[in-house]
Amino acid sequence: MPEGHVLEFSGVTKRFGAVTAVSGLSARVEPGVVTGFLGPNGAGKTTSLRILLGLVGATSGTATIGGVPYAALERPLQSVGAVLEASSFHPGRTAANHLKVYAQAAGLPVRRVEETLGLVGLADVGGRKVGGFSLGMRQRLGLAYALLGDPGVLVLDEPANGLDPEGIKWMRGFLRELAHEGRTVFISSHLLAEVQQTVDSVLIIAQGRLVYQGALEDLADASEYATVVDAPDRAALTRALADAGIPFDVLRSGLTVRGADAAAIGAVAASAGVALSALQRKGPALEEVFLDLVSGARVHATMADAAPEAVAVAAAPAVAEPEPELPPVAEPEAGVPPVAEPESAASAEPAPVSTAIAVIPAAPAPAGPDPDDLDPAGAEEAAPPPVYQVAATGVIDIIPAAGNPATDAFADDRPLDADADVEALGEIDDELEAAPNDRPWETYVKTDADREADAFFAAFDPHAEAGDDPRPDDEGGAQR
Ligand SMILES: Nc1ncnc2c1ncn2[C@@H]1O[C@H](COP(=O)(O)OP(=O)(O)OP(=O)(O)O)[C@@H](O)[C@H]1O
Repeated sequence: MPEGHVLEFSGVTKRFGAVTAVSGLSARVEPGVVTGFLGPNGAGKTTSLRILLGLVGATSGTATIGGVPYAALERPLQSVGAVLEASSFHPGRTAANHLKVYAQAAGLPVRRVEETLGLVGLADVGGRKVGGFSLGMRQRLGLAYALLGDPGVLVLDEPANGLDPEGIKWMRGFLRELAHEGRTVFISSHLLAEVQQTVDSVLIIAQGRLVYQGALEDLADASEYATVVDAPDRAALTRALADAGIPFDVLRSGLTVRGADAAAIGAVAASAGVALSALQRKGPALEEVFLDLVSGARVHATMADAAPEAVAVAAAPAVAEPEPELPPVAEPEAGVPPVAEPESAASAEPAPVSTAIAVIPAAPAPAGPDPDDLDPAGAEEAAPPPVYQVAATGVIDIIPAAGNPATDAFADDRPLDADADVEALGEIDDELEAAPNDRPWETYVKTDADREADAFFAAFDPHAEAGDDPRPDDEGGAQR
């Protein structure tokens, strides 16, 4: 079973020119539980995750996975599965083809493609082009991608976005199961309600600052809660509580008890033989507490040290100044999409990690994937190490490298002749094409994110029209 790792942010600050996206973030994310990373839009969640994943450098502080920065991980895809943007899949490629390319690039066995598609409930549509997928299906595909390397750590940005209630329920159970296996599961959301039943623990940030870290049930102070209890024989109930030394107030609607929870009160009543007519916990809804924390109207007792600053920040929101235009980090290769990560260069702070990341094992020979795990064909190829590029949309893309069969396949979108598995999935695609009543994706209305993704991919794929009609595989042809 893959081992979870502690994720640790230590004093992480990230400034984009005048905007401080993350400010002194220190937090730990433990394995074996699902941890939510909550905050309103613009709070700094994605930036923190990007720093954790080595996609952008921190202005100061460190973020580590199992004690090391992402860039130092020997097998990144087998250690950490991450999805930052579910919509950024090439619309003209099949789900299986996407996964196949990533699997080959990471030296993972091809069987993982079908396995992960099955795990996320996409087994039947693996041969379909992603352009026809609903947002929920894309979320599932993102999860399949994250799971390819069977990693011990999962980092998912807004995984519930676009899922219908059934999908959210499925995702909830799935993520909890992964955590119970001992993995570290870290998911962001701007809605507490969306993840409330999924997460065990939360980090809440507002305007780049941590405003709470801990268990969900400790979000509100215990003192804010009261239990209203009543019984047909109220005199017997008051005697039982008094005998147990539990103080209470008598109201018209019953007795209000503070300082003892409902279970303890119920136990006292039961042992005194008092039948209850009401037993109810009353207090602020978690959503209310969450909103108070992120607006600065409330400071959690555990964050008392940071209180004055946190409140000041909440009261005076930062004004985002336009980021200065920067020269490109590297000359983009022909056909490779430009990387849009407007970083501030005008500082003496450590330079951010380049947006093009070569994921190279630290020690070449022993650091490769397990021989047992390897696709033998892939293992024999003396292919150059995969080079990833971070797209404007947040997805990690593979930069085509001459002679690298994996990246060449991605560039061409040709059927992967060498791979019988993917051809088999291609046949499924044909069957689906022939089933005119089974095409719900044709009614899918693209979101702005979809259109951005389409435009992004179109920049290096002249055949990938932003149109809604997915082309059959064999029309993909050579792209360049
Ligand atoms: N590359 C960038 N250049 C300039 N400013 C940026 C950049 N990335 C993020 N920011 C700014 O940093 C702040 C935090 O953004 P971030 O995307 O991390 O927030 P978030 O909590 O993920 O929000 P959302 O839920 O809307 O994605 C915002 O003010 C944002 O405009």
